[in-house]
Amino acid sequence: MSNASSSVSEDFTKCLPKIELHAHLSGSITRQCLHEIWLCKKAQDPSFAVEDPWVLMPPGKINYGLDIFFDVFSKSIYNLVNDAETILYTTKSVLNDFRADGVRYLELRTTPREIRDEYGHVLISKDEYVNIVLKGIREFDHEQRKDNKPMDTMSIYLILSIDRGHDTTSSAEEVVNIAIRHRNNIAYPSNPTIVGIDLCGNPLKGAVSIFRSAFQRAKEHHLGTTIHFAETIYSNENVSQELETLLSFEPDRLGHVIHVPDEIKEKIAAKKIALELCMSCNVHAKMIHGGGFEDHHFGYWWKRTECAIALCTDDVGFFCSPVSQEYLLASEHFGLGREELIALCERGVDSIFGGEEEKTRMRRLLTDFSKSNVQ
Ligand SMILES: CNc1ncnc2c1ncn2[C@@H]1O[C@H](COP(=O)(O)O)[C@@H](O)[C@H]1O
Repeated sequence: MSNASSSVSEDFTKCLPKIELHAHLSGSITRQCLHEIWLCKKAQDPSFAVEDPWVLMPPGKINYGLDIFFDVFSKSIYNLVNDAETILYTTKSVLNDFRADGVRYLELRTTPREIRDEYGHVLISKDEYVNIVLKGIREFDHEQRKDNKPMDTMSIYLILSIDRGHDTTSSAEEVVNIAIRHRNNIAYPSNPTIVGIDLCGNPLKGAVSIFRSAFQRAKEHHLGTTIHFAETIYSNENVSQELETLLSFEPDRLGHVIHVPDEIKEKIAAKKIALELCMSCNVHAKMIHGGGFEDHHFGYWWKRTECAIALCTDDVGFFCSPVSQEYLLASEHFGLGREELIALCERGVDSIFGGEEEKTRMRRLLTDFSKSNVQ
């Protein structure tokens, strides 16, 4: 451990006012929270047939390969988080966890999900799903502001995800339309809560070119755009071709950026596209070459490019590493000291979708923090 990184403690990274830009709502729910929901549903209805989420997500397990990872959502989480009350409850629980970890600016993302009963009748439409999540954000925000401690307040925005494994051209356009319709239905009168569109889902599935029109429309309506990029070396299209297609959507940010051919790395670096990097997720899901934290491509992008980098959790419910821990890992494995961690965070602020006021607020929080925490 270098001298610089030895002065970085858990306490320091927890108190550091952090941004989180890449967190999937359903994947951020703790397994404790999911288990409690299961207990509650089982107590209300002993014939409730859904399996305890601890079977697929036992306490302590963090090694989810992508082959099983996506199934856990459909086999477990989505069978539990499938009514308005539970969506509301889990949204607030996730927000509470991020705030308690010292996140002061959050862009949470979720895929608008239609929920049907066993006969196929729609219980909650995609639009209603988004409404419930927004209600959770509003109620949480109202509660946190009662504390009247602006320094401890977490600004919250929402990104809507398009799922490459399930969405079609028209359902992806519908996601963008939902974002446009809802963006003024919000907790912050002067700022839209829905600030962006994401492309996520199983990287082995879907031909990404079908989403061009959705991203074009999102840009026309001044929504930020971010894309899960080069998560795997396997693809049903030629990899470079797929990555070129995704870059041609002109995304503002890219998530993961793991298996990137050199010529595409150069393009990303030249355009200084902002990056959302998820170290624990990539290591525990065995998505990177080598396999240890020191092999993570954070080192490459941080040392060799001027891209803004946000350290993110992706799915803290699976990988159990909060944002503060991601900063600690960057310090431990790449030798970043206090000033460098603050600078990293400051650079990430340039890429947020929440607007100039939010950037100014985060920069002020970081400057104040720096004054009292760096000699
Ligand atoms: C390696 N990490 C990842 N790569 C790609 N897509 C991911 C992901 N982690 C999560 N998702 C996407 O987000 C959904 C869960 O949250 P929401 O139901 O939207 O809140 C998953 O179903 C998956 O499509």
